[in-house]
Amino acid sequence: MADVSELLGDVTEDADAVFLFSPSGSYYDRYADLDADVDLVVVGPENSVGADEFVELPLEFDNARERIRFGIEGGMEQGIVEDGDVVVCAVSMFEDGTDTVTRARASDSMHSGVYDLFANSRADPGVIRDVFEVAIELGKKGQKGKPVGALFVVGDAGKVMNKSRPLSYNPFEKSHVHVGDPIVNVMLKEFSRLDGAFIISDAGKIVSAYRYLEPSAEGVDIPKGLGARHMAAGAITRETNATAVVLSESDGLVRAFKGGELVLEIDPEEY
Ligand SMILES: Nc1ncnc2c1ncn2[C@@H]1O[C@H](COP(=O)(O)OP(=O)(O)OP(=O)(O)O)[C@@H](O)[C@H]1O
Ligand SMILES: [Mn+2]
Repeated sequence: MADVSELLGDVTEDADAVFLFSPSGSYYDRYADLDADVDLVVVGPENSVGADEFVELPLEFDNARERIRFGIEGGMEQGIVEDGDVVVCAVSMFEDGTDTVTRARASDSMHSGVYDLFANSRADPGVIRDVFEVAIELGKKGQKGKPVGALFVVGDAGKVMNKSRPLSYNPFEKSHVHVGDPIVNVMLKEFSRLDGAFIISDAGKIVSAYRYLEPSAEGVDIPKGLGARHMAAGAITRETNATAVVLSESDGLVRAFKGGELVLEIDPEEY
C-alpha cells in the first residue's frame, strides 16, 4: 500500500537545490549534510543559523509566493541556481515552523531586476518598496482618472539636492513626513500633477517636491523613445547613489534606474 511520502514524493524528486526559508537552527542542522548533489540554501532576512549558502531577503514578504520568487531570483543572482534548475522550497505559511513545501523551476523570466534593486540600493529596502507602491497605485488609477507621470529619486538625497533646483516652493520644507505614511501617499499623489521630481532620503523622509534635476546626461544610455523625465532619472543615478522610480505619463509603465541604467520595467496593471 502506498504511503503519504510516496504520494507526495514527486514534489521533491530530482531537486537541484532545497531552499529553506527562515528555518530554525535545529531544523537546519538536521539537514545540513544533505545529499551532495543537492544544494542546501537558507533564505531569509538574516543568516541566523550560519548556513554556508545564504540568500538575503531584504524584506520579510507576507505573500509566500513573492517570498519564494524573490528568494529564487536572489539565488540566481548569486549563481547558486540557474535557469531550469528545480528548486524545492520549504517555507512557513501558517505558523512559525516549516509547514509548506513547494516545487519551483528557476527561470530567466524570474530575473526581473527586483532583487538587485532591493538588495543593492542605498536607500532602505522598505523605502524603495513604499515608493514603488505609490508609483504603481498612481499608475493604476491616474489622477482623477487621467494618466499622470511622476519621478521619485530615492536615496543619497544631499547629493541629489545639490544637482537640482526648485521649480516652486517646497511643500515638504519644514515637515518630517515619510513615504509609506498613508497621508503622505495622498500628498504625493496630489503633488504629482505638478512638474519636477520628488526627492526622498535613504530613510524615507520626503525632502522635497518640485525639483528640476540637472545632472549631466553624458554617457547615459536609456532606451530610445523615452523623454526628458526618464533621461533625467537615468542621469541622476549615474552621478549619485540614488535609485530613481519613474511613472510614465505616456505609456503608463513604472521604471527604475540605478547607476545610470534602466534596471526594471513593470506594468502597474499586473500588480
Ligand atoms: N530634468 C528634469 N527634472 C525633473 N523633472 C523633469 C525633468 N525633465 C522633465 N521632467 C518632468 O517630466 C515631464 C514630462 O517630460 P517628457 O515628456 O519630456 O518626459 P518623458 O520621459 O517622455 O516622460 P512621460 O513618459 O511621462 O511623458 C515634464 O513635464 C517635467 O515635469
Ligand atoms: Mn513624454
